[in-house]
Amino acid sequence: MASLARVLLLGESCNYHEPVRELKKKGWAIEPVKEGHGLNAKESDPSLRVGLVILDRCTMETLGHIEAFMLKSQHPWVGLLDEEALEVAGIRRLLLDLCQGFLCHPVDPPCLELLLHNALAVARLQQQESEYQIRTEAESGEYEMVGTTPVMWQLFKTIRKVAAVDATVFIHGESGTGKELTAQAIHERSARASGPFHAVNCGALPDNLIQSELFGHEKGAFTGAAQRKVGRIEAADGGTLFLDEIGDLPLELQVNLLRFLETRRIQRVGGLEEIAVDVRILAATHVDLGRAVKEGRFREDLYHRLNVLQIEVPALRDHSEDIEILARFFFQRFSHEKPVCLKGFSKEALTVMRQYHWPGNVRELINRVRRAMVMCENRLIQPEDLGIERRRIQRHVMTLEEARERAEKHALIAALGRNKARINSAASELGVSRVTIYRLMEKHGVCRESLA
Ligand SMILES: Nc1ncnc2c1ncn2[C@@H]1O[C@H](COP(=O)(O)OP(=O)(O)OP(=O)(O)O)[C@@H](O)[C@H]1O
Repeated sequence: MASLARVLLLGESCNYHEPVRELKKKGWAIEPVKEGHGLNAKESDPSLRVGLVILDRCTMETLGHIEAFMLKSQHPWVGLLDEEALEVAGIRRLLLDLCQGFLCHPVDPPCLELLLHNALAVARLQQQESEYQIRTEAESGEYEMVGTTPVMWQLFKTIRKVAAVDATVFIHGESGTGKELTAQAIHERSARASGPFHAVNCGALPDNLIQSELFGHEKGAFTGAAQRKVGRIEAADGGTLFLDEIGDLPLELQVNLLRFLETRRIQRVGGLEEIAVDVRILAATHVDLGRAVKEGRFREDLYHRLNVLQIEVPALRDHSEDIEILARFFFQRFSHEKPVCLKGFSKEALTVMRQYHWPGNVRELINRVRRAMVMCENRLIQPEDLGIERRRIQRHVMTLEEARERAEKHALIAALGRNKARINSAASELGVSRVTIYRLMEKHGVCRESLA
């Protein structure tokens, strides 16, 4: 196995001629790095390599070159140096940050070989890890939606099911959980995939603009309407329209939307013509729309019209086992912006991320990872780079009540899933009545159609 291993040798000193000769005898292929040696040709060669760097009598300038070379190469390194070199702060830092191990002169060849074998094992692990990451990305590439937990599988399954039909879907979930991503995924899997996908945030538009934004207007319909404008509903003809924050739609527009859903025709503001539009509506909200109906802020008839199929997108804290894989996914996505020396997350950072409450869900995770990638001055992201105060973590440790609620919901979904959404079977499996199952489904927003 050793005969396949290649060692890049960076630097020169007669102190190490003998141990290097020994390595060659044992079958290691030594490749001295020449002055001005380009890295690019080497990097395109996928064979495994480790690096051996000689740090004796380095000036600050050569140290700078060596460091730059090591940072660009993705290989694990072993350092060789005399005791004196250890007094130089820059060399100590380089050993700590960029080397798997080091030996001081006089070097014992078997020890050196052991360190190189260790570095080779790390190189292999790095290779497997990057293959794994590419695979994970490819697997999740279907919608660029990452998740490996049962709640996320359930979500993917529901997406596939609702994509196969053309009914209106109501997507529920906290802010930043991935509702728009879910809507896109439904569109991409549906028969409308080749048509347009438009998203409108009903909460972000002023009341006086939203009507013309959705329905369009004719030239001269109102002051400032200098041109005819095609609304988003019409623009999505043949495709899908995602109405985010539907709960913020003013009451008078709710009537217009309902009329459109019933007739599949629209009228531009200031227009007389009725235009037939073929568009699938997906709607989302992070507020309790049932309550908004009770309080008279949302029309009940529109609510039922939209609520044909439902999807619940889980909060990040409800699938915390996905946090690490998501964090690595975004790390990879922004890797072109990161400093070369940054390699990933420290154990402590991963622990802190798992314990944090994530009120802003996946969107907050993206922002924190991105921030950490800029702020980090080490090889691995530390908790402080993420800007999560420990104080906030402790305050959000799950209460017993929350843990019970979560376990209850998981057990319910799992039992319904196993029993193809048959209420009787799920009830007898869980040892409760049918009424209890219905009550729990209502309480946790679990919808039967999506589980069948
Ligand atoms: N499971 C996931 N895998 C990968 N990226 C995700 C996932 N969930 C969410 N995201 C990303 O998180 C960000 C927020 O998602 P999205 O905009 O879909 O959330 P939202 O629930 O619609 O938010 P809001 O309620 O604020 O409109 C997006 O960049 C999205 O791509």
